[in-house]
Amino acid sequence: MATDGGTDAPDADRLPDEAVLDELFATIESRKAELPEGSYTASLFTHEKGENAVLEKIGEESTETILAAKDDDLDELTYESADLVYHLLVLLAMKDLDLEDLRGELRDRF
Ligand SMILES: N=c1c2ncn([C@@H]3O[C@H](COP(=O)(O)OP(=O)(O)OP(=O)(O)O)[C@@H](O)[C@H]3O)c2ncn1[C@@H]1O[C@H](COP(=O)(O)O)[C@@H](O)[C@H]1O
Repeated sequence: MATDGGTDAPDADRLPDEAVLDELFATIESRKAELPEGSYTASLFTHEKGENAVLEKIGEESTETILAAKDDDLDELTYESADLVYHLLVLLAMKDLDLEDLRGELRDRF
C-alpha cells in the first residue's frame, strides 16, 4: 500500500468506514491537482503513459481478483478488490468523472 504523500489525507482511525470511498476519491483528486512528488497516484497523472498504466493495472487487478475468488481466498479477494477499486477511481478522475457519476448510474438501476 502506498504511503500518504501529503497532509490532506484523513486520519484513518477516525474516518467512518462509510466515508472511505469519498475520502479516497477526494485524495485522488487532490493528487491530480497538486501532483506532489513521491506520490504513486500523482505519478499516474503525470506519466506520459499514465492512462495506459492505469488500464493495465485494472486488467491485472481484475485477473488477480478473479483468481482469488476461484481459490476461495477471501483475504486475497478483499485485498485485490481494494487495488481494483483504487485504480478504477483513478481512471474515473483521469476522465473527469467522479463518484457522483458512478452513484448516479447505480442509483438509476434501482
Ligand atoms: N489505495 C491506494 C492504493 N492501492 C494500491 N496502490 C498502489 O498501486 C500500486 C500498484 O499496486 P500493486 O498491488 O500492483 O502493487 P505492486 O507492489 O506493484 O505489486 P504487484 O501486483 O506488481 O506484484 C502500488 O504502488 C500500490 O501501493 C495504492 N496507492 C494509493 N492508494 C491510496 O491513495 C492515497 C494517496 O497515495 P499516494 O499515491 O502515495 O499519493 C493513499 O493514502 C491511499 O489511500
